[in-house]
Amino acid sequence: MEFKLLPGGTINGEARVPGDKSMSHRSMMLGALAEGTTRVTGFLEGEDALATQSAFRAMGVEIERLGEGEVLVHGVGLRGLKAPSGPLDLGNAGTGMRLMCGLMAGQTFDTVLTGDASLCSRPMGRVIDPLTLMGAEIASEEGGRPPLVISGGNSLQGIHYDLPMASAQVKSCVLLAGLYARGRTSVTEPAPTRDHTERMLRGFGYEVSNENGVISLQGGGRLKATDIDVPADISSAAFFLVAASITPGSDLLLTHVGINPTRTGVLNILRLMGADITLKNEREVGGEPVADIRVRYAPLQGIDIPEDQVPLAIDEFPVLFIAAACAEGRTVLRGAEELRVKESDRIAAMAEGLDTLGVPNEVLDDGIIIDGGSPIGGGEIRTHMDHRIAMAFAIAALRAEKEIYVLDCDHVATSFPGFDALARGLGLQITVQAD
Ligand SMILES: O=C(O)C1=C[C@@H](OP(=O)(O)O)[C@@H](O)[C@H](O)C1
Ligand SMILES: C=C(OP(=O)(O)O)C(=O)O
Repeated sequence: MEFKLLPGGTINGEARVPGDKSMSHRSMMLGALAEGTTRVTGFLEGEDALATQSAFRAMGVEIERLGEGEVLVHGVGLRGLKAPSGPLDLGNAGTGMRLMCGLMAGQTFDTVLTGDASLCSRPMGRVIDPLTLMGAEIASEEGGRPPLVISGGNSLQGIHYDLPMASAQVKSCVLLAGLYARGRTSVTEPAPTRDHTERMLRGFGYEVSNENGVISLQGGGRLKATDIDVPADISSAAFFLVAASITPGSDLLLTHVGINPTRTGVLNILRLMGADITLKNEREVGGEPVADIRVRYAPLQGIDIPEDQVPLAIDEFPVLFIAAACAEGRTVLRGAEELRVKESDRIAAMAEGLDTLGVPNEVLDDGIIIDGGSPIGGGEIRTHMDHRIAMAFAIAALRAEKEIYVLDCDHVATSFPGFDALARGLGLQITVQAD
């Protein structure tokens, strides 16, 4: 399917975007491995998290859907999974595959992890390396690409691992393997990354320490079932934070959004650009901070994005590039080479689309320079089958002078089912058509 967008519009109203994808994956994983029944509300019924859910069903875990986003997971305990009868297909999800690698390395049976064409082109050496040090045996395709064959029956040994890149997926993979390892498993990261794994493990009664940046846990414990309320995903909210910020006359309230400080780079960066964002009703829900976010139009200025914000906004850069295109002056992003190994090479894919719209930009190895403030045109945008590229260019239409056609939008359903209807309700002139 493709999105057709008419130029212009304003963004007004109130909305709750779907549940956090990172937490939804983790709620299925820890719920399945806990003792007792975990009730999850606000679960993201997007393809990525549903693929993780199916993987656990394939390993004998009973998971009941009670209603929209409401799920009961009947945990089987850390040693209770059964060998699946075939490969586990994790769809489009890097998070699903990398975290499952850590868990599957600790099982007594062999597993094959696979996914779609995008996932099968993404590097898994970053998780194979530390898991191999722990005693796991993992075979991959050339260049550490999936499908991965993980041999069961290896006893894992706790290690200390200094992460070579700021990656919550690698950190989580090592810590989850550590649940099955002898002794302590610890990691340090070059910069803080999202800490949902650590928080959720604690919520399941598992001790995880963080002493001066050394995050560690002791293997051989137990997870105790709990209730999890998944807040709205700030990565999905980001599209509308930018939409309202760039469109004169906009005033929007996004409710129940997760504002974990390891995820709020998008708020910090937009505020540095001059955005008018206020947090209301700040509260803590199940160990995660949550707030309602009000955003009103404000003229934006280009900035040098502070590098310490990069891991805290890593998934929000596609739409932040649209904010930069609408800002006065130059925005410079550096230190963001990780963007090249997401569902697409997001630096190259965004630069291609910005070129189509006539937005001056220069690609760097580890980032991009965008000169904002000139007119934004229209045209056909290729998404490279990347959900965030598709949604980012849909938002650009608010300030475009001509129609924008975003081709290949099916992957939007991986993280944001119902994006087009919600966007239309808030004022985006978007229609969906078959391609
Ligand atoms: O741990 C997670 O849930 C995620 C970590 C990030 O990936 P990296 O660890 O590769 O940075 C992020 O891009 C992804 O969308 C979700
Ligand atoms: C990078 C992303 O997800 P994943 O790595 O789980 O595919 C994303 O959702 O932007």
